[in-house]
Amino acid sequence: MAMLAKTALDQGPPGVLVAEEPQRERMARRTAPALAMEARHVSVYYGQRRALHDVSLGIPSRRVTALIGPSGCGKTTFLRVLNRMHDLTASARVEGTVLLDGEDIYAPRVDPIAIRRRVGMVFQKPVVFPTMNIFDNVAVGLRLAGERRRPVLNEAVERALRQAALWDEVKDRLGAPATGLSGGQQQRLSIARALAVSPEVLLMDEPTSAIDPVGTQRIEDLIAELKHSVTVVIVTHNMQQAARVSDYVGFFLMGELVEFDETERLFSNPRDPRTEAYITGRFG
Ligand SMILES: Nc1ncnc2c1ncn2[C@@H]1O[C@H](COP(=O)(O)OP(=O)(O)OP(=O)(O)O)[C@@H](O)[C@H]1O
Repeated sequence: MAMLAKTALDQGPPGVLVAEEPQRERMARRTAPALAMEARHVSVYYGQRRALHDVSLGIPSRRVTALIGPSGCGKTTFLRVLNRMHDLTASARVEGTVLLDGEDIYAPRVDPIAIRRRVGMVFQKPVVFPTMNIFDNVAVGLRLAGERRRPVLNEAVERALRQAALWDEVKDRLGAPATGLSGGQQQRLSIARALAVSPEVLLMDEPTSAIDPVGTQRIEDLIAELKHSVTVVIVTHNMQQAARVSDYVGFFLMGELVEFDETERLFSNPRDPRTEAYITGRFG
């Protein structure tokens, strides 16, 4: 029976000769997700100081990738590489290649604003425009992109609020000031704003660090839902959170990517002794 099963697997798809390829590798190739983004030999300098050293990392599509590591190790610096946010910091310089769906986002003539629409970002603290109501807070990115048609805006705002698990709480008060929302709701509003422009990738920089435990739980649940439609990269200080929400984890230390693996494997069987020391709480 075992022989039969093995033979059937070794046959592969009809007409394709795969006999020499070891089964384990073939299975791995079959299940490996496509990459939404890929960083190749990325370094970042602030002035003369190198904050990120030669990082190469693939971001699997429609999965959650968590970036962990002690304070100052370069997690946020790496995240900001992925949507050209460093362009806005005069002292910052990025070296290396970053591919989004196979295209180099740092190539000449690429518009960084268009990249930030495709690779959205949510920050540690909720971003709420105090003079705008809830609807306008979500629609602002679409309007900046030139969208004026009311039915299109209505549809996009509702979809984004539903995706951000906020619709039921705000659908009857879309015209009310967004400042009346709780901190957790404001963060989900910030997520809705990022989602309204239909990004391919959503970057989240410690999105729950300013939110209470109930709000944190809702955002973690929402991340689990989001990965069906968008690739998520989350920076977190909290290893339990990384273990709960992510499919893949990258461990950074002193500006280097020490290890990247499936979450379960990295936490249960880290390959690098520095990863093991960190996840067992020996430093950081
Ligand atoms: N705008 C900046 N100008 C100069 N140095 C910076 C700047 N931003 C970050 N750095 C430095 O780069 C290094 C990496 O910082 P980064 O914020 O990426 O780390 P982090 O892992 O996200 O830390 P934390 O968990 O504390 O947010 C640190 O030494 C930090 O001081």
